Amino acid sequence: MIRLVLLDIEGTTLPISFVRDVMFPYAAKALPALMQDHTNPTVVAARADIVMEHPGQDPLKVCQDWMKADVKAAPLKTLQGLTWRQGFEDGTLQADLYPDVPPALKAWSKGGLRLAVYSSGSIPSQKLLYGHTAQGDLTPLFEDFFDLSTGGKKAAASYEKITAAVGLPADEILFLSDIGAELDAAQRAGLTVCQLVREQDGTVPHPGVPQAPDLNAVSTQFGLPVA
Ligand SMILES: CSCCC(=O)C(=O)COP(=O)(O)O
Ligand SMILES: [Mg+2]
Repeated sequence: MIRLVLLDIEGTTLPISFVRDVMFPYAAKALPALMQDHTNPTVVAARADIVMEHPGQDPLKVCQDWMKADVKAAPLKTLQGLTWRQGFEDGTLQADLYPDVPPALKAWSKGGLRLAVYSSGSIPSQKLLYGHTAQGDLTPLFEDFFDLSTGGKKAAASYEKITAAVGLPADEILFLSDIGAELDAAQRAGLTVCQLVREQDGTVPHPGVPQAPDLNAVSTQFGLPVA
């Protein structure tokens, strides 16, 4: 029986186009000024991590290249999160979730399911995003938020850590993602998984895992409370 749903964000609850065409350009514009900040300890630590990984290279250029290739690098995700704060708080950014998402999350939570997020986006940016949606603040629906500080999403060990943190048998956790390698890793750790194959995102169906086009279909397939 599924007791907790663990959700990816990009490509699962939020269209990839919103991340690539709205959030990334916003961050790209704000990043040059942010990276000049030598007083913010979070910026200083992220810049030091980038320099250690890419010695002799301009950290801003490294971040720009990472963004173009959508590399899920922890220091980049931290820095992007800092830039998005302003945008979400002043209303320039508002999370345009897939329409099936808010009603399904509310129905699942109301029906007693526990909900948590696992995304490459930093925990502060996850909270900003779910805190600023067209349907209002959805953060109270989630009991936990996990990011790359738990480990990479393609490593089974990360899902083992999350399983330990939530204190449930692994197969009672349903992990939802669009990315095959993430689902494979979660499955290796014993979690129940389902791939969101979003037509709008052109998701490539991954062999060997259950699939659903949206969260309503997930409810039907796994017997979860219906919106
Ligand atoms: C608050 S998440 C912003 C989107 C993002 O930067 C990202 O990397 C999402 O990756 P995911 O693991 O959710 O596919
Ligand atoms: Mg994703």
